[in-house]
Amino acid sequence: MATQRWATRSLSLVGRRMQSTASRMAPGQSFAPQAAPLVRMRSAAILSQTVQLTWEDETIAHFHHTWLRDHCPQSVHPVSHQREIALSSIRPGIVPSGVSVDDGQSLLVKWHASVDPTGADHQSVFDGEWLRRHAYSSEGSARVVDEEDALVVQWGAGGRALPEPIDWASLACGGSDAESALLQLLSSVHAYGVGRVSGMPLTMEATEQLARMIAPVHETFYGGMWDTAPREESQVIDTAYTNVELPLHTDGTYFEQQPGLQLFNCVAQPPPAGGLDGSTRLADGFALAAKLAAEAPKTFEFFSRVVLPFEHREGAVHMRCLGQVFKLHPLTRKVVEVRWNETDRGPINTLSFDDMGQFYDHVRKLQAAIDSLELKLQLKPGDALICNNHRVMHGRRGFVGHRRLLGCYLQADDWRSRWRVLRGRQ
Ligand SMILES: C[N+](C)(C)CCCC[C@H](N)C(=O)O
Ligand SMILES: O=C(O)CCC(=O)C(=O)O
Repeated sequence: MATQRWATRSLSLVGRRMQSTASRMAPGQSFAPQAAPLVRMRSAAILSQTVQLTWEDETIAHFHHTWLRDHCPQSVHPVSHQREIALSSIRPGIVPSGVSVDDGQSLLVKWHASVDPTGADHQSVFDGEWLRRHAYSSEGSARVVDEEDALVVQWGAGGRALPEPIDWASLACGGSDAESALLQLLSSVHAYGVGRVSGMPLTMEATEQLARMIAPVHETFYGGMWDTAPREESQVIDTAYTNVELPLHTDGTYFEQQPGLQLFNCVAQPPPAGGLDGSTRLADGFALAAKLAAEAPKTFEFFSRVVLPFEHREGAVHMRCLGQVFKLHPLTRKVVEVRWNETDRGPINTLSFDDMGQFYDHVRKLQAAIDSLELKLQLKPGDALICNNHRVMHGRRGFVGHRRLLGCYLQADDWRSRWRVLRGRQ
């Protein structure tokens, strides 16, 4: 089916771009936004349906008249930036009464009182760089190339190492230096899906302090801040609270919104015993999707299409969510989220008979690909690990003895907002 080929093709395209990005980004390399050189506007002309804009590098873009009035920077609330003009008040076929380029950097668009929704003469003033970033009429428009995605770097077992840890002292010192350190940490989480902190105090207070530097703690039925130390059998609401091996998974597959970030601060790690070292297992879900799209496209398409049930049911809690393993962006068809936990998969009654007949073969291919990408990380007390739970699967090897990770969940929207605001201040 066209959709399937499109999904596969777009991902392999994305995969290639990510690979090319990977070759450019070295671990720890600054992710601060590189200000692109200013390209000045040369001219603007009113055409029948659009305003044609030309920049000095010969780039040409067309913006529909209604788009321009709808996106007028002067028609939003000065603080909340919310639109103050209802789309329904912009008459169909509205045409500007004049356009001009001011000093190569601003586009001035005039609207006559007889057509403007305000009933008065109105002037929209657009920044040329903003228009260039939001141009939608050219092949390289923002619709296809998302600047944040271009910073994403895939990794795998044999591939590049994970980013270097950032020292706790540089985060806890406060001021602009701490903000720069936090930006580097969150930029690493954005690029790799993983951020690391070294020299962490072995306390819940410091763990919570680190979390709250990023975002509010996300409360679930596990509580807010939590401790993975093994519990009495009767209190094991999840096998994370035991010493058994945990397969690579994302947390909260049974929530509509999987937790955005998972923060682990290692405060105790026993020595290896009997071949069990309690090491942390990691795998990049984006690399997994790219690998399957390239090597087992039918399996990739299957797990991008079929909807699986995930469930957590114990005591006074019954969570259930239906979802694909690979959630694709509705427009770009890029993988935006991975949802997989073998141990929390519910009884499958959501597949057609034919799909069910294929499921176990595809699962074996999925698991083999996950295993091939697994990276091992031995946390020691004072090491904190932050995982993008929408992308990176985590797990652990079994252990013997006293092992404790303190941590919490943070919401995806919250940490990404914090990262964008810190980037914007650079
Ligand atoms: C709260 N704490 C992180 C310690 C345990 C949570 C367990 C989450 C469960 N394994 C899942 O995959 O949803
Ligand atoms: O104990 C660990 O290293 C990880 C536990 C885990 O996977 C979880 O809490 O979701």
